[in-house]
Amino acid sequence: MGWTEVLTTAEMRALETAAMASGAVMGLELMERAGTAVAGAIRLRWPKAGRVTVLCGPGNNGGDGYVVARQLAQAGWRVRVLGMDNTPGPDAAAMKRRWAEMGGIEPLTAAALGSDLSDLVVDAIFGTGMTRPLDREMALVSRWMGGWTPARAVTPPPIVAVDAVSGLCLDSGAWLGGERGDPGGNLPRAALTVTFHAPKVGHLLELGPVLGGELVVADIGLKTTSFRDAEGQIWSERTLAVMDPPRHLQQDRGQPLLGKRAGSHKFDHGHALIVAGTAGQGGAARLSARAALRVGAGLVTLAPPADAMAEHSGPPDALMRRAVDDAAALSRLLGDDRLRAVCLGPGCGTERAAALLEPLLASRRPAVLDADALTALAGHPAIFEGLHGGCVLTPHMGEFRRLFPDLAARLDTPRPRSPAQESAQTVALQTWRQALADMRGPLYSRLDAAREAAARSGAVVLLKGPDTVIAAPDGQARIHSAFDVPWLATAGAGDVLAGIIAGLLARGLPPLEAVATGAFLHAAAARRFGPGLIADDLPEQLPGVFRDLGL
Ligand SMILES: NC(=O)C1=CN([C@@H]2O[C@H](COP(=O)(O)OP(=O)(O)OC[C@H]3O[C@@H](n4cnc5c(N)ncnc54)[C@H](OP(=O)(O)O)[C@@H]3O)[C@@H](O)[C@H]2O)[C@@H](O)CC1
Ligand SMILES: Nc1ncnc2c1ncn2[C@@H]1O[C@H](COP(=O)(O)OP(=O)(O)O)[C@@H](O)[C@H]1O
Ligand SMILES: [K+]
Repeated sequence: MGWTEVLTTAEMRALETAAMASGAVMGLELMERAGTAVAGAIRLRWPKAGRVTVLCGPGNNGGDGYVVARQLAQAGWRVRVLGMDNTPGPDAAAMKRRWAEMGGIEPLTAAALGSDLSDLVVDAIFGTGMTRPLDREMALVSRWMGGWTPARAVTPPPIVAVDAVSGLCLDSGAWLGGERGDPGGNLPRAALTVTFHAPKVGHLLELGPVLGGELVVADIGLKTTSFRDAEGQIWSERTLAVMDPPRHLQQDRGQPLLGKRAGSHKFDHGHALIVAGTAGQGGAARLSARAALRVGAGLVTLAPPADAMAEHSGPPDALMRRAVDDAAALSRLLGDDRLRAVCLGPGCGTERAAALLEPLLASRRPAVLDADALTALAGHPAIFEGLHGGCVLTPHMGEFRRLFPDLAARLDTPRPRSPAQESAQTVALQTWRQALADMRGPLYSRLDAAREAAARSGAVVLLKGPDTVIAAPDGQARIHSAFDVPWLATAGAGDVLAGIIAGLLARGLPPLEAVATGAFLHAAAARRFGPGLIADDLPEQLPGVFRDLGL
């Protein structure tokens, strides 16, 4: 129940190794299941057998490709296979031999690919073993699939990617060898990606969702229960994707998580304090406050300075107001322990945020620190030291850069995996926790950056974007990929998110759960409204989102 497990490529290899070491399954069998799943997904979407070109690389991804070729040929497709000379792995070599008994294998070159057009291209060149940029010939093959040849533009047939479009780093979603954020044109876009057992980090971040098309996660009979360390503990640094129908939002161990129990009192649902700024700072804090109310906090109080009270007197009437002029006033207010969560930052002003951060952090109250509070934190290392596990930082990339310049710089200049880290792949199972920590990559990911930021600050960190990543200080992480709601890129959307999270903290959700659930509800509200969305519309969609969830 709950969200879906997401794996790094190292974790996937570790799972596979564990399954094979336990004798549960043979590599060849996994490959047969993987290829069969891809062929099945193709036949489901293209039921009429046509002409297909299967591109097979040198490793196990290529091995899957030879299985796809065999299965589609047996289903009546006219299959052309372009493959590489060397196929060092025994499983892939065995699958290649089995295909060779049925059909030919031409050399995998861009010229060969362009010489005979088919209805479909299956990209089984590189998958989770992709560790370095494509070499010249494979770069040409890739660009052909992206619609470019040295002579002229082409319209490639639909592409089905086995595990990933070859060239994509499945640990980061970045294009290997390209500029981060702007890898250049002519990247292939698959119609369908079939991956195995679980989505990988790179399917959900950066270019992954853009290049991958529809993502199918095929069950190949691996069990997540084998994903334990030597002491039998589930590995603690789990990453979950916030992508499933969220059953656990309705019911968590029999308790309504987001619904309200019959007979409950408003104080059962918590009191949230939203700090506002001086006159003329706009409605940012009011957007947060409205969102905290709509998400179900029992009471919400808006706290501007006394001289800005008039500006903040508009609706909603359900909102309470208390003047907070300085640190002493906030301390007094926080003396009421029914006040369960605070939102500081939206429309607050950096100086005011800096002054109020100290009493807020000293109170150890769950708190969302957004916008101006993040800028204040970046400028005051001593205050930063006071962050704790009840704090939630919600930076966009610009704010993240201010707070964690070294981590942002590592994202800008991706580091290829070093040979030392590469050899760590073969370590024994008992030491895999450390090995996995060393093996992130080949490229540094937004997830890696958020995890390091959380560990360093001691707070839960939500790094915003269409691919929002969330990390807790203990390494737990969530990914919320929402490339389908670009209308969220609108002023004030972040203020609403901060208010939603503050409301959920007030309702008593643990920080990581509040943040992941908040990101989900925020995008669900945007999706429900659709085009034309402005930030004011988001809180108003929450009742409908809750109804859709069956609350
Ligand atoms: N794990 C599982 O549970 C399951 C995995 N399965 C399948 O296996 C796939 C992973 O297979 P894999 O590990 O053999 O890696 P793969 O992606 O085929 O590439 C490795 C080869 O490519 C080479 N190479 C790399 N980059 C290169 C470049 N730029 N240019 C040129 N060469 C490059 C690399 O060479 P090397 O780095 O060793 O020099 C190596 O020879 C996975 O995606 C899935 O499809 C399924 O069968 C089901 C179960
Ligand atoms: N293209 C996009 N697709 C989906 N979500 C987006 C996109 N751009 C921004 N968002 C989301 O919208 C919100 C914007 O927040 P932020 O940048 O703080 O805006 P503001 O400061 O104007 O409120 C974040 O939750 C972010 O994840
Ligand atoms: K591939």
